[in-house]
Amino acid sequence: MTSFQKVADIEKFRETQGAQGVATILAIGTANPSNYIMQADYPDFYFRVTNSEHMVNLKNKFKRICDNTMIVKRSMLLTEEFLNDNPNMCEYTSPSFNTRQDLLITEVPKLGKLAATQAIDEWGLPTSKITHLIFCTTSGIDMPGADYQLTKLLSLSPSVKRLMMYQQGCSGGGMVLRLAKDIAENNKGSRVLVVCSEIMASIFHGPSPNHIDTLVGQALFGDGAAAIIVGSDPDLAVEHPLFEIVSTNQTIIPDTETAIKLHLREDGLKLHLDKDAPKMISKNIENILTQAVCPLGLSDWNSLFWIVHPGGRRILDEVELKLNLDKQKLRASRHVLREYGNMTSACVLFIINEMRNKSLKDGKSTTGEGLDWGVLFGFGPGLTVETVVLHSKPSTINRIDN
Ligand SMILES: CC(C)(COP(=O)(O)OP(=O)(O)OC[C@H]1O[C@@H](n2cnc3c(N)ncnc32)[C@H](O)[C@@H]1OP(=O)(O)O)[C@@H](O)C(=O)NCCC(=O)NCCSC(=O)/C=C/c1ccc(O)cc1
Repeated sequence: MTSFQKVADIEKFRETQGAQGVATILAIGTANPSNYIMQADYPDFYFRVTNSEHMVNLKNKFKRICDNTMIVKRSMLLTEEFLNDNPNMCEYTSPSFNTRQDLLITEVPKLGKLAATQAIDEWGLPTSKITHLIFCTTSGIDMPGADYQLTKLLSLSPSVKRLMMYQQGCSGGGMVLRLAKDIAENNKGSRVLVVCSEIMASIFHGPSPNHIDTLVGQALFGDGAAAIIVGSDPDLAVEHPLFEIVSTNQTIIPDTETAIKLHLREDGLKLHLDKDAPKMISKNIENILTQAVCPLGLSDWNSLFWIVHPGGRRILDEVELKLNLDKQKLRASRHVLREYGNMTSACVLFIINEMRNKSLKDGKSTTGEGLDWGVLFGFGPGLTVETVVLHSKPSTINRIDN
């Protein structure tokens, strides 16, 4: 055989490997720990459990921050009893890495399993059909990782192709869609289970008057997991497409390296947050948006449906203002922030779920609030922006209400 024939054979083989159609979200599941706290009660809880009641001015400031978040309720695996038993987690800085790890290594995959099981139930096919697993978390780190543990918990094939994404922060939810699209479109017949599972025990710290950014984090973060199944060329007899993942982009906003930083230390994950992070995002958002949607001939921002990572209320406000979005455009993003807080990578998947559920409930013709085209933004350390263009599908009742 000549070397020319060899190359020709490989190319022919390559042609048989890829899928024909665009990657599509086929099912969604979500889960939260049953323990939750109302935001209105959180300042009392937080200053009591961290033995910080004497910091009266700081508590008043924390109340103001909590009031301004627009969050009503957050799920939290951490209970008062657990924190009382582990006072090292309640200081601003005290070695507590082992305590956090011991909790997260078991609980992050377990919470992920709840969301994944719901997505698999909706999808309706056996787990043996799952060919790839992407697991994303910023909560803890281990080897073998949370992807391995979930494979065992769900009894997936030992040959499922796994991708473990640790420490991606809030842009992780956009990133997993980008990776799932590449896998689904390049591997004919593949079905990718994507799981984002976040538990904020990694980042819980007592208050410090010198670190207000950490205090802001304590007012924002909540626990949650979301799972989706992605594949190309759906079998329409059994599978029910929800959104097509049309295109994806990732970019770093120039000169913003110090805006959001998280460092994993012996006292847990420490957050450094610039007060101007929302402004840095809004200043650059139109340019990033234009690059993502103009190739598709889209230029009216209010003709799109919107899924924006709710890092904090101010981020949503600034994006809405900068792009002149109608008030209802960020409804689903605000709903998830209000009901769950900032669940890091899981947030945007919760918003997709909220959007398709509400669209069906309101009798809209498509999963995207009756519109055809939409955009999803994830924001994370870097500042890194993940942009995903989505195409909605007809609303159907062939799914489980999450
Ligand atoms: C809801 C907020 C927190 C407060 O609302 P506001 O309308 O801005 O209210 P104020 O301007 O009155 O702010 C209340 C107080 O908080 C102060 N503040 C306000 N942000 C600041 C500040 N970053 N520094 C230091 N003082 C401040 C602000 O100065 C003010 O102080 P004071 O005048 O004395 O009452 C709002 O500022 C807001 O949404 N900020 C955006 C937060 C944000 O950038 N979030 C995205 C990053 S979070 C993230 O990436 C998380 C990653 C993560 C990864 C892994 C995990 O496990 C968990 C998490």
